[in-house]
Amino acid sequence: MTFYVSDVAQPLSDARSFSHDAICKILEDHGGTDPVGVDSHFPCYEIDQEEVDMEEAKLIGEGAYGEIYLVNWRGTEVAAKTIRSSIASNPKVKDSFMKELALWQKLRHPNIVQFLGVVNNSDRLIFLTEYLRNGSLYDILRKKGRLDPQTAVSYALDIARGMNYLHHHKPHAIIHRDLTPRNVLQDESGRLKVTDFGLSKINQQKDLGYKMTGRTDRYMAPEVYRRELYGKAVDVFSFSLIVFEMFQGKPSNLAEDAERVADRRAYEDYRPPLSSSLFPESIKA
Ligand SMILES: Nc1ncnc2c1ncn2[C@@H]1O[C@H](COP(=O)(O)OP(=O)(O)OP(=O)(O)O)[C@@H](O)[C@H]1O
Repeated sequence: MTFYVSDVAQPLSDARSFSHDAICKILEDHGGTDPVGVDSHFPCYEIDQEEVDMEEAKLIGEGAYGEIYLVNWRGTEVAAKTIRSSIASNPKVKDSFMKELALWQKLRHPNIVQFLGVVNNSDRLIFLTEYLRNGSLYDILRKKGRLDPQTAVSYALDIARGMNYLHHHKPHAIIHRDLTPRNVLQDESGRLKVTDFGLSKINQQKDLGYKMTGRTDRYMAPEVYRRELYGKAVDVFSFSLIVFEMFQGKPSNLAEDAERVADRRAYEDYRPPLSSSLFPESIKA
């Protein structure tokens, strides 16, 4: 049987990204290689800071990692994501971020937010992605509440196509791990696109000195919450909760603290009830 480097490479790439130095050493001693790391320390799409006028930037959102601005780049409106200096100043964390961005820059799919490049020589860590004018699915659901079944199914298919592309990535599947309505954005034509995959992994790093906001817990798969080994199924879990929310109009157990909900799902096998009046049988299945 022939083994390609890519077949054995992921353990070392993963160990490096989680800063498990002792495990890295064992894998290196046994011939492990890290193609994810080798070519990904320096994303090739570097954008000169002169090309992006951050003084003129308009704040459009704030996430766990930093602020998001609308900026003009080469005559085009794009989103500039800034990473808090408390996060970016940690060399290990910055390295992990750059690796995730290097992976993102290779992806091209109609349902994946297009990465454009990293702004170089900036005193802050800033990267550009396409700008999606209609905001996030979170905003849409807050504004509209329950969606009609046709729209919900069409949105679900958009998300599923984007996720399917990530899960079929070669040589290794890309697991989002943090799929939530806030990480699904809508373009002007109404198409949904998935964003920010892989970045959530960074918050698992030790010595990070940074705590993720609890709001992602509401969509978190039990095995992620329990900090166990996980696979593509964790994204399917989050996806199904998003579909639930599109039919129901709001997340399950909204009144309950997100961490408590995740805890009950992880340790009491709790799942949201699917009322027959809202959920067609095919969607329930
Ligand atoms: N490419 C983009 N185009 C348009 N708006 C965006 C874009 N990226 C982010 N936003 C807006 O900024 C908000 C915050 O984005 P960001 O991805 O940083 O954080 P989040 O997903 O809300 O939270 P977290 O970082 O915890 O996952 C989004 O909810 C969205 O409204």
